[in-house]
Amino acid sequence: MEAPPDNDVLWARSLHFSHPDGSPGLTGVSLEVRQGEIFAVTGPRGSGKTTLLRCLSALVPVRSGEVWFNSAPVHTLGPMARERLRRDRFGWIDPAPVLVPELNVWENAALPLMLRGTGRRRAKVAALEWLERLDVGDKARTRPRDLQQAERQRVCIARSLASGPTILFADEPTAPLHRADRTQVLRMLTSAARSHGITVVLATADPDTAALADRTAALLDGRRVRTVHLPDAPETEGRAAWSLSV
Ligand SMILES: Nc1ncnc2c1ncn2[C@@H]1O[C@H](COP(=O)(O)OP(=O)(O)OP(=O)(O)O)[C@@H](O)[C@H]1O
Repeated sequence: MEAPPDNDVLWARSLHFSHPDGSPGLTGVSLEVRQGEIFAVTGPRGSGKTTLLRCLSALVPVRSGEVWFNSAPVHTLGPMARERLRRDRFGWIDPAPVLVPELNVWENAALPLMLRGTGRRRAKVAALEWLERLDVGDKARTRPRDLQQAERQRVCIARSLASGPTILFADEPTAPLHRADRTQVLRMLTSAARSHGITVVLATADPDTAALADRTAALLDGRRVRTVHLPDAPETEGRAAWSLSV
């Protein structure tokens, strides 16, 4: 087992993954993500983007293949070590906002830092800074149930950045936002990541989102393909609207 090159923060070789019902999720996917870049995983619905992000971020173990984070062989780690890695080094944004209903907005945004042992006061300062940048600073004392869906997602994005992850995995992060908000929030996310040296691995079926990335990897049916041509209009989404070259 040989460690990947130094400038790759994430390195995956021949990943195979099967879903619990036995259906194939990934078939022989390899990729390299460089330190500090915005890397987009693209492909139509059901192509395996979420599954790939889950494997790369150590949320689920791969059936075979290798995933390296810097010089750590993630594919050899047990459940506890994978959980620690995710808590300490990785951030995650889901397509739908998930917040703790009993906590207010700033407490939600500060939670990953506090779970890592950061004091409440410092965690609050970091959370408030990112909430301001995401234009939800005025909601800091509000409970999630009193926010609009788009505001909840902004809180989730602030939470993911406040903890200063080495890699931020973002699965369709602007899906719940209004179309007009998407570009602004995405630009904010990518420029914040760049200015803080955070590597972003982004799953998206949206060509405008993919265009913000430094590099992309295209998936189809759980395999890497050379290119997929993303549909221009949302109503054309789906397998029929895609063309590919393998
Ligand atoms: N837990 C599961 N059990 C069985 N099949 C699953 C499971 N999760 C996902 N799949 C299937 O695996 C394939 C890939 O799903 P995945 O969510 O990774 O794709 P995706 O590209 O992220 O799609 P989307 O854009 O719709 O989220 C799909 O056909 C999906 O139905």
